[in-house]
Amino acid sequence: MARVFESDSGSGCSNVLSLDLIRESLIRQEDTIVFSLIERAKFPLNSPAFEESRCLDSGSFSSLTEFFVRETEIIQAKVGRYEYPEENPFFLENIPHSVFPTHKYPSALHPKALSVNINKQIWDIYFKELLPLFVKPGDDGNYPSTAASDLACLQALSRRIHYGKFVAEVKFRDAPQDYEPAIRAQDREALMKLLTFEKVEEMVKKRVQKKAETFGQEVKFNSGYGDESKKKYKVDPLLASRIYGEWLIPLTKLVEVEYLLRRLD
Ligand SMILES: C=C(O[C@@H]1C=C(C(=O)O)C=C[C@H]1O)C(=O)O
Repeated sequence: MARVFESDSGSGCSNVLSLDLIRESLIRQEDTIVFSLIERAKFPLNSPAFEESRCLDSGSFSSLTEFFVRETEIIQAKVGRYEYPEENPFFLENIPHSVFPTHKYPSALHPKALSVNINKQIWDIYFKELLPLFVKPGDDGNYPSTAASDLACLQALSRRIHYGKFVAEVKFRDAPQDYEPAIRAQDREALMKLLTFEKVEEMVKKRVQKKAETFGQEVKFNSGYGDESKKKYKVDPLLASRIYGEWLIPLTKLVEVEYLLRRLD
């Protein structure tokens, strides 16, 4: 994923921030999210993978999926994944540092950005509310592949939602005189109003619906073209759009507010 903050070659310490670039990245991330939902929809719910806890060799309890995510995050941390502010781990404890030297970008975010991590909420919403909406019920026993697909979805959703920190930073820098009084008053409602662009949100939802139609259609030769009613989709496009409207956009805005509340600390 291209980085949205370029180092300013003049001073070497400030950053060139642009809402257009950030929105471009969010648009590209829609592709990743829609594809990850389509991939996950190959498998049924397979709830024993994430609901049943088993005792591990270590004596602690974990579901297969939680174990898989924890272990994957550790190896990804060792190659530097969480040195990037757009990546936030699901299991914060015991996250190791990179064992390789990492490229140090000047930080575009306020240091308090590190304390904004809503992955616990994302985890619960994903397994309890979202997953049952877009996968078929049932259990085919293919838990390892299911857990890998769940991780791909969780990471794509988390990245998109925590991008709210960058969105908030650029909005703040564009109009500090508007944001500062609301931040000093710790007024969540006023901040929410300031950062909301309903027209942009409507466009996002429509585009996601179209992407789910395009990426998830059954491709056939010599039939199906021109007859919209016969088209079959791997993930219901209206549902993909609803997932954005009811969960992803509100959670992104929650991250924006949480970040802004700390912006003057
Ligand atoms: C992300 C932004 O902030 C808000 C959240 C949006 C989203 O999550 O897609 C869209 C518009 C804004 O209401 C933005 O302005 O682009």
